[in-house]
Amino acid sequence: MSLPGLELAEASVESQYAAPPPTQVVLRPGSEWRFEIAFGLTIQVKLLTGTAELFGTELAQSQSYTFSGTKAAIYTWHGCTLEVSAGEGVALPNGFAPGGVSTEGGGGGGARGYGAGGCQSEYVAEETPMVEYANIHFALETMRQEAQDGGGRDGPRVLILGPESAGKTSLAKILTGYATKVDRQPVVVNLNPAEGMLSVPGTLTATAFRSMIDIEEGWGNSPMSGPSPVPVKLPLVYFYPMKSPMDGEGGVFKSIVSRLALSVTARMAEDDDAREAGVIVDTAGILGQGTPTALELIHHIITEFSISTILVMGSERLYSTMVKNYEQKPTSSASAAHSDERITVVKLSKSGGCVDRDEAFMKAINDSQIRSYFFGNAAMATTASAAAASTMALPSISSSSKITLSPHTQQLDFDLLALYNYTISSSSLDEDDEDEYDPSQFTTGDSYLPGGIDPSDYTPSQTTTTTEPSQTTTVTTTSYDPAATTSSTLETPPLKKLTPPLTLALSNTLIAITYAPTNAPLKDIQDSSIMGFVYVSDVDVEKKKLRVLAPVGGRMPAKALIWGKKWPGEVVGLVG
Ligand SMILES: Nc1ncnc2c1ncn2[C@@H]1O[C@H](COP(=O)(O)OP(=O)(O)OP(=O)(O)O)[C@@H](O)[C@H]1O
Repeated sequence: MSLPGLELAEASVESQYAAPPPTQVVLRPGSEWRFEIAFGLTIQVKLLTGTAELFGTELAQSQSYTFSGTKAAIYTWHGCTLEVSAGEGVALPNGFAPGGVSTEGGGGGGARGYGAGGCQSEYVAEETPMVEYANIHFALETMRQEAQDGGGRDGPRVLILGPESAGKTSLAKILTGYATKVDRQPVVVNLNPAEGMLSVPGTLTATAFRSMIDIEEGWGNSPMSGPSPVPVKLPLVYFYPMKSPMDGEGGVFKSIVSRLALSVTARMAEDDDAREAGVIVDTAGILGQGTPTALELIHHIITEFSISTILVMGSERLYSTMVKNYEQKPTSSASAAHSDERITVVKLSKSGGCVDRDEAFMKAINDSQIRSYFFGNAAMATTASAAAASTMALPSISSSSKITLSPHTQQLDFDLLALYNYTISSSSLDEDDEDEYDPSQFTTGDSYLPGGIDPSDYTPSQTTTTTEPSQTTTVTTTSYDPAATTSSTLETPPLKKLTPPLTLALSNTLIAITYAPTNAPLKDIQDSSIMGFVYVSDVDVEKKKLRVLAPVGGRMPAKALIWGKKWPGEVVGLVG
């Protein structure tokens, strides 16, 4: 309410702005409509005629798709007409302005743009690398067919490399979308801790894709986000609370990659559909820099996942290095000895549509991934309050058929927690942590075996059992060539148990609940997969209590916990 004449109340951005009428976008065969819509704003896109797809997943005709905080493209092979209209604005949590905070570059400008539906930017592009990408899909499909026909071969294990914003994740989505469309069930591995896949940032995951990708939600929903119209995916999640895989010389990253690869290999050994469809591995852009550490990490991934196809996008230099190091070299898989399987390196064009996403936009993406983990994907429609969060309720479907979760808060006694923190220095690290890192403390082991298995315990057909209840699998590791890798894993992980006094720095950060018991060895804690996450909403130093938010009710399991102090770091405005 404003006093007459004083004009104290400012008109909201939305009321200053009249939504543009729906626009029709006509696409010729082989072209795409590229659009950018800021956080806090939505557009609705409907396919009126023809066929169209978003990063390899087909749009259904006449269904309205809502996008917010998205930079993407809708491609058509045969031509189509789209209807684009402005959707409702959505309230953002504390500390956020529409547009993902930023007012330039990737952020989006903070108010509706003047493109169709209020997009910050939108245009039709006739030149796209989609034919190249489709050809890769057909080549992979041939390999899958060969694996299905027998002869000892496995399906393709694909590694996608390239600098930042080269379109690696988009290509992974396209290849996954095309594979699921022909009823394949590839395992998609995300090795980019900067952005989560079906999980929060700071996680490395593997997911068997049996059904289509969610058009609006990027990769879709994992079960922790409640019921969903598109079938949920069940990712195997490991916590890597650092933004760059190269932190601490890549020791922790390599160890977790080995665990993940071991689980994926186990899955392939027992699931024929997954074995035939193969693996698609998405990586962080920083590995595309070609530094010695980056090359060592790439080598580790290639060895552990027995990569058979390396796709390099947007970097001639990296492509040439990969050709030199790997083209026509035998893969490291056990069956290579029998099938004479060799690595192929392929160069792919970067799409002209790839956009750089500035820090602010990435922060908004990351925060929205975390928010939807706790509140469901309609969370942006309401600013959550701690009071609402403390009530117990089942997930409910809102009018927009999105899911609203009601997370629960509980108090934890700090003294009873087995909470660990990584002590590795990184570029984004606070000064006070720098001296915690002592490289001499970490002996570089001489274990070259997958999963860092101790050589003394190793026999050629050894059987190990993974710890996750829902993923309990028997892993049979067969012959493995130690000379095939130069990498090693850390014997003693740089993990330190948090001791009193309780630090206020825990406020507004994430804590991962591992499957490891509270008194497990550090290596087991590091290498354990993750049950879920809690968010620390309040710290009471005096009483030594933490108030945490969890997506589901019930007592906090007595397991070892890992603090996401450095990454994803502080997430303000989630509650309160
Ligand atoms: N053809 C396209 N048209 C419009 N936007 C696109 C297109 N291809 C990719 N993008 C967008 O460009 C951005 C960068 O693409 P993508 O995430 O695939 O790159 P990346 O190489 O995986 O990046 P990073 O190294 O940061 O993980 C994303 O927002 C993506 O949606």
